[in-house]
Amino acid sequence: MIRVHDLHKSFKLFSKPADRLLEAVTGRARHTPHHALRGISFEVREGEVLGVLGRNGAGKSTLLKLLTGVLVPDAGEMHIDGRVTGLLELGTGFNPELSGHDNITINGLMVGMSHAEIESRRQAIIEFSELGDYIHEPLRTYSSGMVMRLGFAVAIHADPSCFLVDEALSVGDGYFQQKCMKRIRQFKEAGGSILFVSHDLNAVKMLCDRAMVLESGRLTYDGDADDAVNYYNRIMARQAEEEEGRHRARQQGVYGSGEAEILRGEALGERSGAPVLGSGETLKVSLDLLAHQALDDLTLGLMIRDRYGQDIFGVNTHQLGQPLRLAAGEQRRVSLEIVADIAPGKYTLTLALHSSDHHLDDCFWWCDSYLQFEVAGFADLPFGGICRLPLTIELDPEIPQDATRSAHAPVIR
Ligand SMILES: Nc1ncnc2c1ncn2[C@@H]1O[C@H](COP(=O)(O)OP(=O)(O)OP(=O)(O)O)[C@@H](O)[C@H]1O
Repeated sequence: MIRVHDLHKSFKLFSKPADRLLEAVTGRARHTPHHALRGISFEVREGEVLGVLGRNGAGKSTLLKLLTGVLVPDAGEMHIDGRVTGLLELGTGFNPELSGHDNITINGLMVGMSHAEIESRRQAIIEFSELGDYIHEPLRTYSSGMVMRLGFAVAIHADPSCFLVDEALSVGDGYFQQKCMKRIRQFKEAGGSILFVSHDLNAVKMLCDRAMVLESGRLTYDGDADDAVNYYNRIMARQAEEEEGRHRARQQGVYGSGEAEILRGEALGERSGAPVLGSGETLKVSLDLLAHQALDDLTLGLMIRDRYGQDIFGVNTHQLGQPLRLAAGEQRRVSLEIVADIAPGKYTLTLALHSSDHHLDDCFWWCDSYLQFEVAGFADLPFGGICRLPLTIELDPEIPQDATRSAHAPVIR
């Protein structure tokens, strides 16, 4: 159980290093305070995973450092039952000159283990980290993934009641990340509390019971993980719009002969109302088209691509038997609904306006990655692979005794 009430933390920012010294000597303030956390209150119950979302600099790592005692709060209360350990910023609590073996001792003591506890768990830590003979080499020779392996192994073997996971987990390779996630789930099932800081929205949806959103050091959302992800995405979308100017951003990569164009568009989940939706949820795409001259045979085409640029699904109105017809100067809204039965991940939507079935004769307008959306978690039953194919499964009535062995079944002698 973690209970945090009205937590504040600020840092002193000095415009030049000498000001720090001058302030210490003269006692006159020469810094400007930077409020990293402002009045944060929340609880994490036993067996609960709380996700923490926020943009870079929102205060997530500061919060975790306060909980582990790496930093001291300016004000507020923290109540933690039992030991807190976790995977913080890479290398926290390690000495690069010492071997992995000796760093287990240092790090173990730092997270509150006794010498006896460290000795009894050392072998298990080494085995979990899978560092082999590297355990006797100095830490400075390790890759970031190897440091992360050791950090995670010590933290999870320290018998914590609360486990904190920062982005550091993401430097591990896929295999080790999965191994860590499995261990985290076991920890949760055994009643442990977890704070999970991640920019991986899918992981937050899959793992967390609840999530909170930090904005410039303030807690602006605390609730259901799916809703928190949607809220966070709306903030991100708003900020992206303000910072870049949506229109300008979209015009990049546009080409075509210009007889027609897409003026505006959005792709939102039917339930989420945001460009993040669960797999199986309907993606509603709405596009405003403008024809600069009369077009009798206008085709709207789309292609969904995954983050590797792989084509996932493409179709056009001609193939669907619904060619469009627009008068000169006419503006029309086209709405599409696609059941997003595709795997969790980030996708782009490339759009085109052309004539007939393809864009090779007349391409009026084309924009790569005009819209983006993310599939996070499953709105329905989960599946593996890149997409869900329609499938039915039926259990036949009992098979007669003499037909139970197939003609192709291997004969075991
Ligand atoms: N030691 C420090 N001295 C001065 N400012 C700091 C210090 N540590 C953090 N900050 C500032 O406090 C704010 C919160 O930082 P923090 O690292 O907690 O953000 P974050 O949400 O974890 O970001 P990210 O997603 O980039 O890891 C930032 O503005 C950061 O620059």
